[in-house]
Amino acid sequence: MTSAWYPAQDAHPAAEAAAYPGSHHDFTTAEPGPAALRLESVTKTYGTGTNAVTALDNVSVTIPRGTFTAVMGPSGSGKSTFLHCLAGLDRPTTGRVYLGDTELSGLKEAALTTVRRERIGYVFQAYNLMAALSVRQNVTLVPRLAGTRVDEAWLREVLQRVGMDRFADRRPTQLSGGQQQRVAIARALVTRPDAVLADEPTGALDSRTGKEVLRLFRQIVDDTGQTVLMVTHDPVAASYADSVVFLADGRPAGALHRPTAEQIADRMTHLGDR
Ligand SMILES: Nc1ncnc2c1ncn2[C@@H]1O[C@H](COP(=O)(O)OP(=O)(O)OP(=O)(O)O)[C@@H](O)[C@H]1O
Repeated sequence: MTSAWYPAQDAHPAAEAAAYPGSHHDFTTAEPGPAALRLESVTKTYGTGTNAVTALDNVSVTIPRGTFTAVMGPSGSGKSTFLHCLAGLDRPTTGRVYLGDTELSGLKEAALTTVRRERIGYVFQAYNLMAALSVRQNVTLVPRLAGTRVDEAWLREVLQRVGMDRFADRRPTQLSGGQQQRVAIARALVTRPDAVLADEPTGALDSRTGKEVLRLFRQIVDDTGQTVLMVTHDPVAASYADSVVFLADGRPAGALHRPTAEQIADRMTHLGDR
């Protein structure tokens, strides 16, 4: 792909890899490596005629494997649409979406469902756990529905990784919000997905518990090479990521590499200025 790299406009010493969109709104979030996720010239339009809204406008973005990326932007800038297109939950109007080498935008519905179930992990603001099921049953639900056996040793390892192994037999209602989100993360990891996509995963948590969840994402990326992409409104949450991609009016509006929360907040404040 044609990526445009420019020095940071703002004098952010730690943000040396800031990149700005080229003529086709292209940029990558880090030095080129194998791509985990890729949008290629993606436009997403909702509605038709005078009611049409362009949520994504010719966006090309590459998310390298083994990285933690945050997506930020003002309300309505296209963050959820961006995540939903990458997640195969929404189809682009034009352009292509890749998970590794698989073009999601070219798959029929049944094949896309299989990819979503087996190769992508989802974490949402509302944990979406089944109240009637134990932690263990929640974490293994998706593979069980697909008729796949979950290896006991792997299940134990995943629960240990998120710090929930002692709670395997509890119900979600017997857990705190942070613990429930850890279970949701275990559920996302248990299929060994190519990428974990998280939409406001700390939005319902207090700041201390939210930080625990963010540290967990950081550890998962650092220790296992998992790829995590997270939409957030919170500059502190985004500062746990390797790179922060900014969106404004459905277009990429730069990226910061390893920024501080202050640098992210500052960029958010000035997003409309460029
Ligand atoms: N299903 C839909 N039908 C019509 N318009 C939509 C739909 N989904 C999103 N939009 C519009 O597309 C634009 C981008 O929405 P999107 O939800 O992706 O933004 P966002 O950055 O995630 O916003 P927020 O931070 O408020 O959640 C908005 O103008 C929104 O109103």
